[in-house]
Amino acid sequence: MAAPGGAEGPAAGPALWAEVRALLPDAEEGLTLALSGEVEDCVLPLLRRARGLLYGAAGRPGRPEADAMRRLGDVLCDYSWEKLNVGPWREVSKAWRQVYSYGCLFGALAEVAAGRPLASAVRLCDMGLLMGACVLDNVLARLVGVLQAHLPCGKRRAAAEGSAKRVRIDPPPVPAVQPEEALPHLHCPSLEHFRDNYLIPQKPVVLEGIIDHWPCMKKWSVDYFCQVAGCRTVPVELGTRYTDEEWSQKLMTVSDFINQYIANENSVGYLAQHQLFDQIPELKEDISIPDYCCLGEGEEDDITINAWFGPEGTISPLHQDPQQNFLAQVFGRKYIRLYSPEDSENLYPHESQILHNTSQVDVEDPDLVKFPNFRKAVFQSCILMPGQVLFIPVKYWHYVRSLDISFSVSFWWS
Ligand SMILES: O=C(O)CCC(=O)C(=O)O
Ligand SMILES: [Fe+2]
Repeated sequence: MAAPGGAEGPAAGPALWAEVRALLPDAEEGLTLALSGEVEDCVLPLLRRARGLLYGAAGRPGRPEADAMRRLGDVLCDYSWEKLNVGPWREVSKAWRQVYSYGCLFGALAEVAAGRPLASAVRLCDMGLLMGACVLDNVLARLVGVLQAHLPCGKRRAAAEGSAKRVRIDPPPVPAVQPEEALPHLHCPSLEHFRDNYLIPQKPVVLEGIIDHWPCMKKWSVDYFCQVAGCRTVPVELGTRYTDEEWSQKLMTVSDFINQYIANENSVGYLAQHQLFDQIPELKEDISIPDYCCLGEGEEDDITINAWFGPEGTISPLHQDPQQNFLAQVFGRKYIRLYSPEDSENLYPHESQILHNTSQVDVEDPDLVKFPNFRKAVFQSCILMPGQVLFIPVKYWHYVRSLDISFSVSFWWS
């Protein structure tokens, strides 16, 4: 075990335990263990036993109680993990995801109560936030917020700058955008102008001047993410594109991701399509929902905000999404190509159900023998620069390749 204040972060003192304890109901009955649906009968007694250990001891569970609570947390996590991994994700019941969250919660509380280094409690909270469902008024987000304040996340980047030479093959050159294919650019259009000329006719456009005031434009950098989120666990896509055979996903901390894939460019890792702002609400204060989203019929709460953070050379293959999108570029540049949904038949969508929104064509190096009609497809393109926001209408096909270390934020809205 690392010494207090060591690389793993300090162990909990009484002050931290008091802060953590204040996040929970005063009395045992207040921690209701409510679930949104049915689960197997054996689960509730396990939840109650863990809760009993938490509240049984006066003030703070001692080592034996904490160890027993940790074991129960593990059992709850392992048991619900099985349920989370059977069948498609959308069919996983919320109640089982809540059980998983409770398992993570009891595990994390046990780690803190036992005075162990905080990195493991932070990881458990993140696992619950990523895979579980909300319990006790989002207690995991509140708990991780408290823990993080006590854990020096800001491990700077490892000595990547001085390390061995990168063995990266030269990236393809920055594509030239021909005038006839260039997307229109607009500076701060009025809501009416945007609605009448772009939203209603479903035409893509690059908007400028609408995010210059977002705090992220000045604040965010690779080092900043290391500092504010270095110890947080996030999902990372490995491999150039999700259609490749060897593509996979992995959970890792932000600082490991930065050290392995941003600072050291041997292989491509992409923190892609992740709702990072729900996981780390502090970052949400640095962005805002574009005003134009009020032109949609949906509620603001239903807007999905995703982070896309990666090195140069990440590729999102040509695909379409079921909502309107504002793709905002915070740092780095991205080469983007758009094809209208009317061109779908020339784009050869995959036949499988799961990939039917993705084209089989590698748009920058198409196999025209296999996909002859791709030649007929007309595209528009841009190099999206920091501070620019691309409006991608619903179902509009888009292909995205990063030209630098890049951070984008997408808003999917209706
Ligand atoms: O930036 C990327 O790599 C892809 C973005 C995207 O596909 C989206 O925002 O829907
Ligand atoms: Fe997309």
